[in-house]
Amino acid sequence: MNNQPLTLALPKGRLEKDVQAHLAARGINFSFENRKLVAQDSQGLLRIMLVKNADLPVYVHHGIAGLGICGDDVLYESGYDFFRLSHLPFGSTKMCLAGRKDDELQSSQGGVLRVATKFTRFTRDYFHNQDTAVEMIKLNGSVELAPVLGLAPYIVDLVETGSTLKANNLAVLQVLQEINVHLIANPAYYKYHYKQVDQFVRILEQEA
Ligand SMILES: Nc1ncnc2c1ncn2[C@@H]1O[C@H](COP(=O)(O)OP(=O)(O)OP(=O)(O)O)[C@@H](O)[C@H]1O
Ligand SMILES: O=P(O)(O)OC[C@H]1O[C@H](OP(=O)(O)OP(=O)(O)O)[C@H](O)[C@@H]1O
Repeated sequence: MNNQPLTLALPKGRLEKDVQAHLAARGINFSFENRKLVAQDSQGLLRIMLVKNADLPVYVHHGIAGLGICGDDVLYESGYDFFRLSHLPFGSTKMCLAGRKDDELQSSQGGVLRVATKFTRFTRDYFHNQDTAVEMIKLNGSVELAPVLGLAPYIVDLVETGSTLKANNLAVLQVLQEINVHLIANPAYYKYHYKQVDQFVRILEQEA
């Protein structure tokens, strides 16, 4: 590729190492040195920006990065529209309604389900579509504490292995949606760079 490098936003946190390993297995190597947040790969294919997971859609929406790697959970919460170009083979989870292990799912006396969650847009829309009234308490993490400490009987959260629920005597009451990790693109960026982006997608999807 003789063009300018593609711009890719990469989320800090649990996806970072998986993406780095996935790309390295396909010959694309990079590292962030001395706490730098922008890196270039050794072949000059990518300019990579390391951003906070929840901020990633903001960078791609505004075209600061043309591409990003992100889970459906964060994409949905952002409310922005992107092209989902490729589903990556790691980071899959399930968005679940969970509560105390032996609890039946019950609304309060007013018929309202009280739910603590980080994912307020998803939770509001999901229960709205089910015609279920829901009262949400927004938390930013350690959501499993809510039923344990009595803040709310139910939570909506991501479940991967189920070990956090189990350790807190909680259980999945309903699986609401499968959540996958994708390569996303800003639609306008894709329109102008589709040949180069499609070539990158082919590299991403190669067998290692
Ligand atoms: N066990 C898991 N728990 C949460 N997210 C997971 C899990 N496994 C994979 N993911 C995916 O990885 C993405 C990044 O997760 P990570 O924990 O790094 O972000 P975060 O929870 O937003 O981080 P922060 O701790 O900065 O709030 C999630 O948005 C989700 O799509
Ligand atoms: O099913 P598991 O494999 O146990 O994974 C799910 C847990 O991991 C995530 O939390 P995270 O570790 O990101 O911490 P947080 O509560 O601060 O978001 C998620 O919110 C669950 O708590």
